[in-house]
Amino acid sequence: MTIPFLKMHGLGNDFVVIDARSRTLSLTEAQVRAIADRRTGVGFDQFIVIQPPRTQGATAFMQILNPDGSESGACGNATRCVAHLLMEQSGIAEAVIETISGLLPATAEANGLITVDMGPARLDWRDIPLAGPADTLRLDVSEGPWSGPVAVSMGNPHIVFFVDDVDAVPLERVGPVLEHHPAFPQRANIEFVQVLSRTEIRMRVWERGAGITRACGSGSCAVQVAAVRRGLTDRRAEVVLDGGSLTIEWQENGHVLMTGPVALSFSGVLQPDLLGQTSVGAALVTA
Ligand SMILES: N[C@H](CCC[C@H](N)C(=O)O)C(=O)O
Repeated sequence: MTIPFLKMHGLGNDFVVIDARSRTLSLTEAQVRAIADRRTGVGFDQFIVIQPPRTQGATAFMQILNPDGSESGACGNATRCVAHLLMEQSGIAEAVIETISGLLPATAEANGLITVDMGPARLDWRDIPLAGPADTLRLDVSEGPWSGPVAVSMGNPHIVFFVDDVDAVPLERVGPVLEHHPAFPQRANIEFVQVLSRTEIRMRVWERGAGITRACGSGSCAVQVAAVRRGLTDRRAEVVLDGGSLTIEWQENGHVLMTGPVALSFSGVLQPDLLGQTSVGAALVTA
C-alpha cells in the first residue's frame, strides 16, 4: 500500500495532509508516530486526514492528529491549508471544513490569504475542560513566577499566560509541566503572550502532543479572546508568532475569525510497510 501526501504549512506550523475521501486509510498509532519522526519519517506538527463530510453543508471532514498520536478538536493553520486545497480543486471561493468540534466556514481573500470562522470561543470551565469549577478568567494555576492564566476552548484547550517578556520564558521546560498539570484532565496547549499594543500581541506556544511549534492558529484565537476578556486589546488584533502573523477578530457574536497564509512545501508517497524499519531502505519515496 502506498499513500500520496502533501506537506503543507501555515506560518511554519507543518502538516502531512492525506486525502482519504476516495480511499480507505488504516494507519496504526505507531505508524503515525513513525511518520512524525523528523529523521526517519517525514515530520509534522499535525497529521491531517481529509475524509468525506459527515454533516450536510460541509465540504469535507478533517481529522487532526498530533505527533504523539493523540487527536485534537481544532487546528487553525491546517484548516486554512485544507480549505485552500478544496477551494483550488473545485474552483470555489468558499469551503466548510468539518471537525469533531463543528463546522468551520472558510473563504479565500483577494490577496491569497484564507479567512476561517473558527467558531465560538468557549469559556465555561467544563468546555476547556478543567478538573473542577473555576473562573476561566484567572485560574489558580502557577508554575514558577507565572500564574493566573486565562482558559479558552477553541474546540481544543488553551491556557494563556500574560507576561512582560515572552522571550524570557523557558518554554521547553515549563511547557511540558503545564501541559500535564492536574488542573487539565485532557492536557492543554500552553501560550505565553506579551501585549505589544491594543492591536498587536506577541505569542509563543507549547502545543499539547507536539511541543514548541512556530505557530498555532487556534492558540492565536485563544490568546486574542483572552486579551479582550482582560481588557488589553481591541476585538481585532495581529498575533505575532515565531513563524509570522495572523489577524484575529473576536466578533460580538462570540465567533473568532482568523486570517492568514497557506503554503505547499512538497508532495510525496508514504510506504507505511517500510516505516519504523531500521534496516537500509527508504521509508518514504518522494514523487
Ligand atoms: N497547530 C494547531 C493546533 C494544534 C492543537 C493540538 N496540539 C492540540 O492537541 O490541541 C493550530 O494551528 O491551531
